[in-house]
Amino acid sequence: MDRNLQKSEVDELKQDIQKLKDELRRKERLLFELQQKPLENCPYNNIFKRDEIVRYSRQMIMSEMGTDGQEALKNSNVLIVGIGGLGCPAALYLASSGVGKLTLVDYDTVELSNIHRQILHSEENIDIPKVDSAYAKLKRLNHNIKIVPLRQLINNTTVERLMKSTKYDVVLDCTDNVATRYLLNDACVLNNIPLVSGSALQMEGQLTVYHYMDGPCYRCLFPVPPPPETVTNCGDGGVLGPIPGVIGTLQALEAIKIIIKSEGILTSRFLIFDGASSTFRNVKLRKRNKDCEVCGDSPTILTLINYEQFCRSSAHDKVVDINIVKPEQQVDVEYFEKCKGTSLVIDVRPELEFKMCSLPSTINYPFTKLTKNVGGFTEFLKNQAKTTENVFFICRRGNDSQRALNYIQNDVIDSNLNVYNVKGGLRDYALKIDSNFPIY
Ligand SMILES: Nc1ncnc2c1ncn2[C@@H]1O[C@H](COP(=O)(O)OP(=O)(O)OP(=O)(O)O)[C@@H](O)[C@H]1O
Repeated sequence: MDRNLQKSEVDELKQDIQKLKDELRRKERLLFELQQKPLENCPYNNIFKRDEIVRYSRQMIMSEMGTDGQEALKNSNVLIVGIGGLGCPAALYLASSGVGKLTLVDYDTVELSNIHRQILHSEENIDIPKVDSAYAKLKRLNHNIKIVPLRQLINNTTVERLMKSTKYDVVLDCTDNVATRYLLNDACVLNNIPLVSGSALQMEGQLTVYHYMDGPCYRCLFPVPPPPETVTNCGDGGVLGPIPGVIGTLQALEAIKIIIKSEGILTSRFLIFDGASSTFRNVKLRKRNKDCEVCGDSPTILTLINYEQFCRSSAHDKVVDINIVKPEQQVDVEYFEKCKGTSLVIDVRPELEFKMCSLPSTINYPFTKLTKNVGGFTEFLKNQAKTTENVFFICRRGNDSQRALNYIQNDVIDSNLNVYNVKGGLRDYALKIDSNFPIY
């Protein structure tokens, strides 16, 4: 190659490669399906094939399941949104129990930091779409069922398309963000489908079934979204792998119970699992709220709304920090790299994260500690900065460091200190300056 490629040419080539990879995976799936031996009819049963009777025998001989329950599973349609920590175990148990058609939706690809809990994905799947990795594993587990992997973001358009094309018996919300929770809730209420909702963070997990019989929906319990700054996901707060394992497994259990019309469905109740003390608690929930905007007696939400905006414009949203960081105080990682040797660098991540990996010659002053004693921090800063005028604040993605600057801005205004926020934080540093720094 005797010339430098333009960025647009590189992008085009990348897109072509992606298309070829997608096509290859589609063909591999097709080949796999064609290579499977069709099930042989059983002369002793006209609903199930011989292999199905053997495969499901341990659950079919239970009075709770029986042949009627197994047949209901065989004819059922289940949608799982999110093939991460919760979706993986849920999909495993639903596929192995003989759900007839399992639709898997996720837009993301597998990352190394996923696989400690997202048990359908393994090392060789890194960078491939989660739905493809899940499809391959589940098909090997049970090739008799239909699995539809959809690599897409669930939004108003995609969810409507999905629900128009198929009548789902149950939907599993295995995602990790509030906007998608409201979207799936409203879509399920509008299409009259029960929703099994799970969540897991750190050592705790929660589970309930929304919109089942006369039970509440998510909106009945949470008419207003929580303030965005109070919502933590696994990426920020961490999670122990078995916690989503337990909750995802219980989501599969509730879905099976709904399909086979069992007693004891987890509606109007919240199950809280505390992994630290190994205890389960049941919290009674109120019934459906008759004034609920979507499932109440006179609903005002009759079609899907703008969920991102709804979650941003919640009542609490108005208390977010006012940004007083000046544009010239926002610097990129390249500038930071040039100056860091002669400057003071304050890493505001929690102590544990700093201990996990940190840039040499940086000082750790966690953001939470700073907000509790701003005065004490500015004293510390002025003492530390006796030999330099430039102070860089850095964190994982550049958010807490910017908020730290906001906190101390007025206190350092009279000093001769120049304070900067490193945009994109250590993540950008790893991507643009030194790939040896772990992205987590
Ligand atoms: N609107 C959506 N449409 C499709 N998939 C979604 C949507 N929202 C979230 N998800 C998926 O839900 C899954 C949630 O998984 P999980 O909570 O284990 O976290 P993660 O996003 O994979 O990882 P981490 O938080 O560690 O980066 C993710 O795979 C994510 O891509």
